[in-house]
Amino acid sequence: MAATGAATVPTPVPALPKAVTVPALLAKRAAGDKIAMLTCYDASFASLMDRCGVEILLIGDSLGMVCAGHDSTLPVTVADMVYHTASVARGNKNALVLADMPFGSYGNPQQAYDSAVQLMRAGAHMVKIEGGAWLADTVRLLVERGIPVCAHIGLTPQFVHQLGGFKVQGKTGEGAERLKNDALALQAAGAAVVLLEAVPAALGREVTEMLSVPTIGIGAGPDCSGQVLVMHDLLGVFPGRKARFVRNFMDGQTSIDAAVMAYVAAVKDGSFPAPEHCF
Ligand SMILES: Nc1nc(=O)c2c([nH]1)NC[C@@H]1CN(c3ccc(C(=O)N[C@@H](CCC(=O)O)C(=O)O)cc3)CN21
Ligand SMILES: CC(C)C(=O)C(=O)O
Ligand SMILES: [Mg+2]
Repeated sequence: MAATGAATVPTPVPALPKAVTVPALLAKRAAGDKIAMLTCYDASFASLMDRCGVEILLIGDSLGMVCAGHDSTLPVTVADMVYHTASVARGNKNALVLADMPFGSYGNPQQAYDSAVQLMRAGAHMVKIEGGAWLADTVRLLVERGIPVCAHIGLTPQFVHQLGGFKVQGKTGEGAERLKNDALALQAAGAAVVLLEAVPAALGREVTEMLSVPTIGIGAGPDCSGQVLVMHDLLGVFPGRKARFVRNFMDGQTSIDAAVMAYVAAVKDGSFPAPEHCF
C-alpha cells in the first residue's frame, strides 16, 4: 500500500455520459453550461457526433438544400423527415434527437400533432417549428400531449419568400421588440428550447437573459445557451455561398472526428462564435 493517497488512487474510468434529456437541457441552462448542437441526417454521422459529445442532433429540413440540392427548404416533406430521423435515431446513443417539422406540416394545431407523432414514432425526442407568438396554441397542444417543442424564431427559412431572402432579422427596434415578445409567448406556451437564427448578437443576449429555457443560436452571438451549425458548413463541403456565422472546423484538422470535437470544445469554452461570425 502506498503511503501517499492521492497520487496512487487509480484514475477512474469515465462514466458513460448520461442521455441528454429535456430536464438535463434545463439544468445546463440554469448552470450556464453551453450546449453543442449540430445538424445530422444519417446513422453514420449520428454515431460519430454522439461519440464526439454533440448533445443535440438536429435533423434539419436544411437536408432539402444540403442533401437534395434544392435552393430552399420548402420542398421537404414529412416522409423525407421521417426517413432521416429514423436513420439518425438508429446511429445515436446519448444525444437528444430533434426533428424539424417541414414546411406545410403544421398549418393548424391538429395537423401539427399528426405530423409530430410521425416524427416521434421515427425516433425524435423533440420537434422544431418555425414561427412566433401565433404558434403558441400549437406549442401548447403538442407539449400537453407529451411532445417537447423547440421554437425557431429570427431568420425562419420556411418564410424565405416573405422575408425576401435569407436575411438578418430583428435589426429594427420594432423587429427586436417583436422577437422578444415571440420568445416570451413561446416559452409561456411550453417550448423547452428557443432557437434564434441570424439576429444581432446583442438581441441574442437579451432574449437569452429574458428566458429560463435554453436558447440555441446560429448567427445569434456568443451569449446564447448553445450553438448549432449545419454539418456540411462545419465540414466545408457545402458548395453554396456561406453565411457569416459559418466556421469551417476542418481547418487544421485531419479527421472529421477531430473537427467535430473542436466544434464541441469551441462552443463549450465560448470561443465560437467569434465576433467575425456575428451580426
Ligand atoms: N448549408 C446551409 N447552412 C445553413 O445555415 C442553412 C442552410 N444550408 N439551409 C437552410 C438555412 C438557410 N440559412 C441561411 C442561408 C444563408 C444565409 C446568409 O447568407 N445570410 C447573410 C445575411 C444577409 C443579409 O442579412 O442581408 C450572411 O451574410 O450571413 C443565412 C442563413 C440557414 N440554413
Ligand atoms: C439551421 C438549422 C437551425 C435548421 O433549422 C436546419 O438545419 O434546418
Ligand atoms: Mg430547419
